[in-house]
Order: sequence, then C-alpha cells, then structure tokens
Amino acid sequence: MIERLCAAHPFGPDVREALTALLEESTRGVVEPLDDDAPDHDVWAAWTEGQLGRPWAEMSFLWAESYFFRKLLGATGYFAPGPWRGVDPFAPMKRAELGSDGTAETLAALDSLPQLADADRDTAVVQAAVWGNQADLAFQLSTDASGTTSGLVSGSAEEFWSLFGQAGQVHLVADNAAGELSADLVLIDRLLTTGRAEAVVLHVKPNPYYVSDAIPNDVIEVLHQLVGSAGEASAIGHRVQDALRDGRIAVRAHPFFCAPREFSDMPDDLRAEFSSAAVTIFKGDLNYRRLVGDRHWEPTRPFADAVSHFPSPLAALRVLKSEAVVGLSADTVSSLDEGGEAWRTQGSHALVQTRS
Ligand SMILES: O=P(O)(O)OC[C@H]1O[C@](O)(CO)[C@@H](O)[C@@H]1O
Repeated sequence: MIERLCAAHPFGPDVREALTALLEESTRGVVEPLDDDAPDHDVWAAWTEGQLGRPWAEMSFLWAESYFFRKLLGATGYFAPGPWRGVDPFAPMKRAELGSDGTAETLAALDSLPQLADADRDTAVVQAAVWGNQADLAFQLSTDASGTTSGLVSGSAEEFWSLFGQAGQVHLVADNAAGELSADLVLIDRLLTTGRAEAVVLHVKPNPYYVSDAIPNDVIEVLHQLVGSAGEASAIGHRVQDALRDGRIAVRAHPFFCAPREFSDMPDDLRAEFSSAAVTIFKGDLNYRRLVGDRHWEPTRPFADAVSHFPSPLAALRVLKSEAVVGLSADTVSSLDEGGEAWRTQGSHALVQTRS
C-alpha cells in the first residue's frame, strides 16, 4: 500500500521518510504515539491508552488496522499545514475504480431496472448493494481475491425488505466509495421512491480509511458520475441530488466511524441517533466485524444475540472477507467447511442478516 501511495503522489523526502518509518514501526516495532497535533489527537490519546509501547504484532486486528490508517494520514501530511493537507491519499485509486469499465457496465445495467416487476426490482437493488461490497481496495491489496461469487450463506432480499413497515428514518452506514457507494445510492433511491423511508441518513467516514472507504467528498464524486451517465443511472442521480437538496438524504461523518472500537462501545450521541432509526443498514465486512464483535464466534451463534447491544432494527449486507461470522445454520457451516474453500475470507460468499 505504501509503495502504491508513493507511486501515485509526488511526495517529498519528508513524507516518504515518515511512511518508511511507519512501515518499520508497524511491521517490526512497538506502538508509538501520534506525532501530529491534529484535532483528533485527544480522542486518539484515549483510544491508545494502555496500548503504547506494545508490539504491533500483539495488537488486535481491528485496533491495529485503524491505528495504522490514522498514522498513515499523519505521515502523508493530511493534518499538517502544507501541500498535502486534506488531500485524500487514496483518491487516485478510488477515482480509477469509479472511472473503470466495470463501474460503467454496472451503471449501464441499471437501465434494465424500470422494466422489472416491483418484487424483482427490490431483489436486484439488494443484490447490487450486497455484491457491490466485493469492490474493496484494501481487501484487493491484501489478498488474491478472484472476484468470483458463490451466493448468500444467510438471508435473502425478501428478508431484508421484510424489515420495513411504516416509513421512518432509515440510516445506512456505508462502506466503500465508487462502485459500492453507487449501489448504495441506488438502494437509498429505492427506499425513498417506494415510500419505505421518509428520510435517509447516510453515514460515511470522516477521514480516508481502509483505502476505499467513502468520505463525504466521495458521495459528491459518485453523484457526479451518476448524474453524468445516461439512462436510469442519471435519473437515479438526479433524484438523489434532489433528495440531498430538500433534506430527505443527510450525509454525516461521525469521528467514531474511524475509531478502533466496536459498535457496542459507541458514544452516547451516536447511540441516540441510531435509537430513533426505523432501520439501520450496515454495509461491508469491517462494519460487520464492529457490529457482531471481531472474535472467533461459533458461526451458529444467533445474529440477534450478537447485535443485542444495538438500539434499532438493523440489517447487515456483507461480503465475507474476515473470520468473524455468526447466524449461520449448522448445515450451512458443515457444507461450506466440507467444500474446502476459504469461504470466510476469500470474498466469494456474502450474507444478508436482519434483526427486527
Ligand atoms: O471494505 P470492507 O468490506 O469493510 O472490508 C475491509 C476488509 O478488508 C480487510 O482490510 C483486509 O482483509 C479486512 O480487515 C476488512 O474487514
């Protein structure tokens, strides 16, 4: 990742040295404090309490990844006065994905939506939102993911839609930008146009994170792409734009979304927001880890038990890329295990799980 960033940006010696030092620290060293005075310094001081001086190799996966991305931003000068302030170091990679043939094909395929019967259209937008999560640049950098799809290990589009009764405020906790976020905006448009949601809050990351995670600027980029496309993609883009203008869609970026913490530890203000939601939709693998707890659970543990801490009805739409998984039937687990594939981690299986 660091090599890719140095190839993508004309960083000077100071930034390159800071990135090399981060590579050394995170692969062979101990956890060092932040050496910048960014506005989030104090909040990170609390999150790093008791962790400084410990070898990186001993830190939990979730904690280490979040801290790594925070340190990486510090090293690129994201928080410091100078030319790199506020520059998303992952923007070239996200832009390449957004402008790719794959994304263009996905957007062109939206033209078939208006011809579908309502139920089929419902299924199609949920499937697109689930499998859109395959397009994750951090995962592609760390695995040899082939992009093949093997189906849902749990749940269905029908289960997802059964969560929605009377229209209320729906929250969507987004994951990746570009292709995945396009599919999320299509889902949001469906929620609003079918009257299942009267308003939607779209939660994105406050800072660049996990390479391709969406930040507020990515919402604008994806919207431009939709509006500038032809056919149904453009129609959806215009409807989403109108909904942003009249407040039916709000975009928020709470600092907790880049925290090395699970959702059971979320701060009171965020908990209060979710408490008023009719439904909260969680996208992606990392949000799932943070939702059910990033542990080696028995995969048959009921999903409702694992998310009992969460204050609103919820749905998780996720491609499996890491070990944590719950809510599967014993038969599903044994047949997946017998298949001999790395089904939990290779990004070829997905799930839809809900709790009303
Ligand atoms: O974008 P997603 O679906 O949250 O996936 C990110 C996943 O990729 C990884 O960074 C690498 O496998 C996981 O740690 C993480 O859960």
